[in-house]
Amino acid sequence: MAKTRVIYWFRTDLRLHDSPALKAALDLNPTAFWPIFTWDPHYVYRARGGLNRWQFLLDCQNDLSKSISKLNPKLKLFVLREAPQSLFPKLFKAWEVTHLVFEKDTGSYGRERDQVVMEAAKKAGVVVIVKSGRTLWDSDEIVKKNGGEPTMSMAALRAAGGKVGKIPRPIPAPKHLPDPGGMAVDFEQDQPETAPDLNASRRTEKDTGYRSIAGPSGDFAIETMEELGFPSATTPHRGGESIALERLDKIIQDTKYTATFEKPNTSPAQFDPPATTFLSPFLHFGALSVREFYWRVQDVVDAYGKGASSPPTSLTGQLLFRDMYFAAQAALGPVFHQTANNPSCRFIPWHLPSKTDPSTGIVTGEYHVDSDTAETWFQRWKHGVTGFPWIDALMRQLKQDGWMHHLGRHSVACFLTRGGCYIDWERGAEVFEEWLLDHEPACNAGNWQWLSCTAFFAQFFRCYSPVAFGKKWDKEGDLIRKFVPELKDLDAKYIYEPWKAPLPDLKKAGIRLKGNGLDDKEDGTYPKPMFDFNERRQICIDAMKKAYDVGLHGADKQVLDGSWRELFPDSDTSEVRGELDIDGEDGGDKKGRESHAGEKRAKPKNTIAAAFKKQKK
Ligand SMILES: Cc1cc2nc3c(=O)[nH]c(=O)nc-3n(C[C@H](O)[C@H](O)[C@H](O)COP(=O)(O)OP(=O)(O)OC[C@H]3O[C@@H](n4cnc5c(N)ncnc54)[C@H](O)[C@@H]3O)c2cc1C
Repeated sequence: MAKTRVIYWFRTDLRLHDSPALKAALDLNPTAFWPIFTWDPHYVYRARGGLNRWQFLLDCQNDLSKSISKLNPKLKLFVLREAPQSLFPKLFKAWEVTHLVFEKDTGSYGRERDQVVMEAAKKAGVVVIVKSGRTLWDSDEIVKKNGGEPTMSMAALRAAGGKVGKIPRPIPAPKHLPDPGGMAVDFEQDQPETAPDLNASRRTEKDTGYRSIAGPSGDFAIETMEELGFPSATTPHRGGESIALERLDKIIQDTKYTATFEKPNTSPAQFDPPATTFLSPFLHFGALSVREFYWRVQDVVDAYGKGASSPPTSLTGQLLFRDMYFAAQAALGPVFHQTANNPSCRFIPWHLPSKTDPSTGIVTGEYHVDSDTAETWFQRWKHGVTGFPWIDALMRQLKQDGWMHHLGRHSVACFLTRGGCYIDWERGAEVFEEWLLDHEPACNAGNWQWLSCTAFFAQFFRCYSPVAFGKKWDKEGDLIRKFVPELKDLDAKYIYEPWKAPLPDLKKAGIRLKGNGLDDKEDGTYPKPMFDFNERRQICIDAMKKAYDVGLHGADKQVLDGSWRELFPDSDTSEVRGELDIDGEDGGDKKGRESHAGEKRAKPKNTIAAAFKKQKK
């Protein structure tokens, strides 16, 4: 009988239940079977990841490893510390591999990486089996049925989904796993390029993750936070398939909650337990199958009958949104995560725009500071010291716990972009990328575009008030008291607007309103609001209207060559990106600056600079 020596490559599917790819691997009846995870330097150094998400990933790996060992004590999740692109060609040979099996990844880096690995497999005569499993439908199939176009609405997704076919029912976890073959790694390890290390600021110790392929004890162990040079995480939330399935069971047992769930009626201020399912981080790491989630809910809905909610607000509706963003990403590729070169994303001349690499047209991860005021506002937003307690509580919850309710995300995203600061949505998306436990590139970029009204949604005149919206859900300000402890003793009457509190009330609460919260923070102080919100909202709405009238998108010639500025001639009196300190890489704005060169600039009337001057007085 021919030997079938199979590597099962775990990536974004850290589970045993409902894994079409794992089933395909086991259907080969392997004579040797290795469940492995490659510790990929791309994620370690080139993707922003906060401590909380690293911990969550390690939790998921440890839990999966235990479950694998329960099925076969000779196995665990074997972690190999090298880039998959250089590791696999060596591994194919050393372990005499015949098959490589993995779940399809339609993310931008994932596709590129898998292409390289598949070519190496072809050269080595290794058969590769790839199965879709991360989404309800195969995102590439959705794109095909949508005429090759990105799915920019729920209707488009559902129409395409209908043509692809019924969402598959989940398949059970395997009951046993075959033995592994030999695991010699007596080949040279390719050391990763560690610079630039986007996670350097988080390391308090030396990163020793790549000292040897099989880890410090040579037993292919899962990494630890210490090994990665990271201090402990701050989130109370832990990862793993076992926790995910328990959580789902509990939700499903509450048939009324499951069947009548309506997202707009869940409170963004509720944190213990959250008002929504809190299953997104598990879906992100594949510790929970999205089809398992979908069908368990759908079965409850079908049995519930009258009174059950339906998409888009229902629980299954939320999962459809996830598929919509995945399919949009699958169609557009890397430009889905940016404005530049993205034909579906409106161009708005926000402050703090991304830098782009002229040779690829892809953002570099750095940005231009066209306005010092905007930069200060951005930092104050990021660190939860805007002086608006609702915004600050949400941003601190994100940093500390790694999660925020969907409507909280709405509030802070609207505030940063079209409803307050007029700052590029890509800045906000990067902060979310760093701090969210559930950071999912497709969902993050898609939702930021939705909230900034650059794609998917266009009602830019509807803004979230940083005062009234929070109050509506949480009169007593419990979320603020928990995450902005400086204000915990303030009367509920003033908790959303401490600047309106009389001095005796502030004194009684032990708080002084002072400073900007960033570089001049003193104990017992909290900043005044960084701007007059009503004034800023109007400025932003006017500027959005202008940008909508101009009607450019990210792939338009004027956006790419910089002539867009000519379409915003009154840029001295209305909100528009300032001229950029160009270093040659962004032809567009360089031209913009040149076209203004030598002009005498009018005094700003209601621009960001004017608002800042007013605030300083
Ligand atoms: C600015 C912004 C950024 C976001 N970034 C992310 C992200 O990086 N990763 C992410 O998973 N979600 C993101 N979301 C969507 C949404 O906020 C989260 O999925 C949701 O809050 C997760 O909590 P939950 O699991 O309790 O959701 P539930 O309400 O219980 O929903 C169940 C599941 O449906 C999916 N879902 C729900 N809402 C959305 C949505 N709007 N878009 C896509 N999927 C959705 C999630 O997988 C979620 O776990 C973002 C939303 C906004 C406004």
